[in-house]
Amino acid sequence: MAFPMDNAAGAGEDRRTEEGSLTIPNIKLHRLPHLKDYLPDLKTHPNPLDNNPFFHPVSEFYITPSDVILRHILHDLSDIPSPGPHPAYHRAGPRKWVYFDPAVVRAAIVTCGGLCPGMNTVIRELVVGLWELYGVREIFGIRAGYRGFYSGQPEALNPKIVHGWHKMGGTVLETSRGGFHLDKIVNSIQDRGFNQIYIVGGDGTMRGMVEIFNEIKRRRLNIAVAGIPKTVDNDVGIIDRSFGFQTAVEMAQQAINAAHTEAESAVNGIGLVKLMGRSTGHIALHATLSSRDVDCCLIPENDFYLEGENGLSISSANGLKENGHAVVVVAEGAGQDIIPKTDHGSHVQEKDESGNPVFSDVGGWLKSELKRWWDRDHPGELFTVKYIDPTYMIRAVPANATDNMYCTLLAHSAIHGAMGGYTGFVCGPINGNYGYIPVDEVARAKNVVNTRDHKWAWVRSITNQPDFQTT
Ligand SMILES: Nc1ncnc2c1ncn2[C@@H]1O[C@H](COP(=O)(O)OP(=O)(O)O)[C@@H](O)[C@H]1O
Ligand SMILES: O=P(O)(O)OC[C@H]1O[C@](O)(COP(=O)(O)O)[C@@H](O)[C@@H]1O
Ligand SMILES: [Mg+2]
Repeated sequence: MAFPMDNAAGAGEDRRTEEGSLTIPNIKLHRLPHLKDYLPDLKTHPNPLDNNPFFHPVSEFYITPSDVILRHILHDLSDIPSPGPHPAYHRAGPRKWVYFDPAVVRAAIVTCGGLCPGMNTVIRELVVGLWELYGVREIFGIRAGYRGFYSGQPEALNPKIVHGWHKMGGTVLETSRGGFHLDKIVNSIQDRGFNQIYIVGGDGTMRGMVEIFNEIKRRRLNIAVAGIPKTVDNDVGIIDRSFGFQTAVEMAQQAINAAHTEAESAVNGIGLVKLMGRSTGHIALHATLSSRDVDCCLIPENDFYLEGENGLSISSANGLKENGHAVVVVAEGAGQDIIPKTDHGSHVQEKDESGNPVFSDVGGWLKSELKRWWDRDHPGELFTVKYIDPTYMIRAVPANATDNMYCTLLAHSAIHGAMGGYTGFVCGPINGNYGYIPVDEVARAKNVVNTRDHKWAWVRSITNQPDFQTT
């Protein structure tokens, strides 16, 4: 099972055996940063799980550097030789030898960016996992995001304190945007003697984590930095999906159901629901597919327009004609280019404290545009648009059972990785298996809706909406 730790492409060519099976030796293992890269004299210790009464480590229990996950598991057998190299990542899980003596671990946990169902579960499971699995006793919560490293007092955490946190939405540690001052953050980490940093956050947070990791490496500090990807929008790439996403989609159903009922109960009624999704439409898409009451789903990845043969108004009119009502779901980042910005023509894009664009309310604008269109084309006829904006309701809830389990596995993966001396990594499921991904890759990777694949075609087939490609 020997497998080189660094980027390695197998020498053999991909080939099909006589039985017709495909061997894929051409694997490129994404190199994971490790503390011993710059601290070669670090000592190892037997994993405390060896003596944990709840575990009976058998030989396969521990994950070795040769255990990998292939990023792409779909291959075309007729494609010979199969193009390579095939990217692979280290599997997450406990290592036989760890690089920290649990007695000297001082762990810090921080949550950054917008809320997402399950943040409290991740914190809880980091605390309980460090405590119970490895016997770590010094665990601290950093208050209110990155700024909390230098502007507040860390809060000591233990399993008793975090006991019921998984039942609560939000983050008890609080979160914030902005406030990223690299030197202040790393100085404070150093001054307070933290040696394991667990960072829970989205794409912006991961970009910040890259800088923190690089600075810690530059200073040659014995500090492991682990990331846990958080994004209700599901916009982080490489991983299968982000925690809390399924909970948010489930919550969105309530808004769509209400919009449907309102629309159905009116004469020429349109139910309009705005869902989160700054630059990706995953929530809108999944909520649409699971609801089946939606007649049009608008997402940032697919431009749309109102008027003309294939415009939204005609599509809505068709829904009204056929069913007497229509339901439109719009992701908050959709249509930003066609919403008039100011009365004076010029416009400076508003930004939040992290530099993310602050959008115009596409739902409010659509509501007035649909009304204007109806009054113009159907004067005197009854019409109503009921606009529901459940924005924060779908993310400010506790995680559902599936997401709660998922959060636990993420937290445990992060702990095992940090204890094993890995650093600058993010953990997450890749094709159903938990792996470690270098944080700079995650910070670069995006997950947008592919409007050319089957899923988007499926949306169009159940909504019967236009593709908005022709006017
Ligand atoms: N390019 C960046 N470099 C350093 N820090 C960043 C960067 N982008 C965002 N951050 C910081 O990461 C934190 C969270 O970012 P934000 O975009 O608000 O949320 P999210 O991580 O959920 O996407 C904020 O404190 C922000 O200042
Ligand atoms: O009002 P806030 O808290 O800044 O959050 C709004 C944004 O947060 C999100 O829910 C998630 O954003 P992040 O993942 O970047 O934190 C977006 O969908 C939304 O645009
Ligand atoms: Mg973000």
